[in-house]
Amino acid sequence: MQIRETHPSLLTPHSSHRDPFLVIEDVSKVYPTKNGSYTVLKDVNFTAYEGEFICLIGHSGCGKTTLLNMVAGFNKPTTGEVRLQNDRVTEPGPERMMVFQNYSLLPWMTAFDNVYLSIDAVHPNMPAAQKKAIAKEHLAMVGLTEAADKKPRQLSGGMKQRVAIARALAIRPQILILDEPFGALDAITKEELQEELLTIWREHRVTVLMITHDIDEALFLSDRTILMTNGPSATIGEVVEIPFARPRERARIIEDPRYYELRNHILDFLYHRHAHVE
Ligand SMILES: Nc1ncnc2c1ncn2[C@@H]1O[C@H](COP(=O)(O)OP(=O)(O)OP(=O)(O)O)[C@@H](O)[C@H]1O
Repeated sequence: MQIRETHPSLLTPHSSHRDPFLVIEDVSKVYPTKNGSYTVLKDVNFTAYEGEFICLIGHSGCGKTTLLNMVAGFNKPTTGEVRLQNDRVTEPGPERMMVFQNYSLLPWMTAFDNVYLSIDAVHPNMPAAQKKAIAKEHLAMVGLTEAADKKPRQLSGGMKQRVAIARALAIRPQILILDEPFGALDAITKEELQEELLTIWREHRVTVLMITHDIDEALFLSDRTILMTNGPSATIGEVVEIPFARPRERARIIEDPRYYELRNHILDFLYHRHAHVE
């Protein structure tokens, strides 16, 4: 990792004493296309530790969603494997929940029912009163108690994304996979949701993998940020450790000189060393 050579002062001690939690090992993904096979990802290796907050940054089309879909189990590696606590991931499962940018709520159901339905799908035999209590608790956690009976079209973008996060967390996943969840939100709502996500992450002790195009978001949220090279045959170019103490305060970390050093380092990676050529 080049950052070790260029920015030794930016590194925090890595938690190598912990057991690997999520392992992405020698993963490649090749899609057949009418012009022959297209290698999206090649030789991707990464280990996440339990409770980490990992962000993933890379140019559009490099394969970030493809990679996280393989962690979620929606897609299979062509070669290599993904393991969660030593179990090979071969299909979607309730221990790995994904939240998308477009919320993907059921439009004819209320916020409450959207959350309830996901709990019901995973725990069909749980008493209804318990499922209702869990749905209520998770809507409250994202500040939506008052909006529980509203349908998605009656909710703002930020509220819809809160429902989607509550729905994913209500089934207590071990990994929360977020595919650019705040990309469509205005700056203020985005900052509010980032703060809420950090609180939830801390309280739930969930491991988070999150795609973002926003360097400041990655610096505020993550323990480590993965920088992807461009496709075809994209891979992990660097893993940058984000050293700011937690709980983080936005105003405080942006005053830290290391913030700009890291920001410039990531900008240089994306726009000079791995600039996107159309
Ligand atoms: N089913 C498929 N068949 C063929 N090519 C595909 C398929 N799915 C994705 N691709 C291609 O794989 C590449 C990576 O797509 P992916 O959506 O993973 O990128 P991304 O980094 O998440 O992009 P963005 O940031 O724009 O969301 C793209 O070139 C895309 O066109």
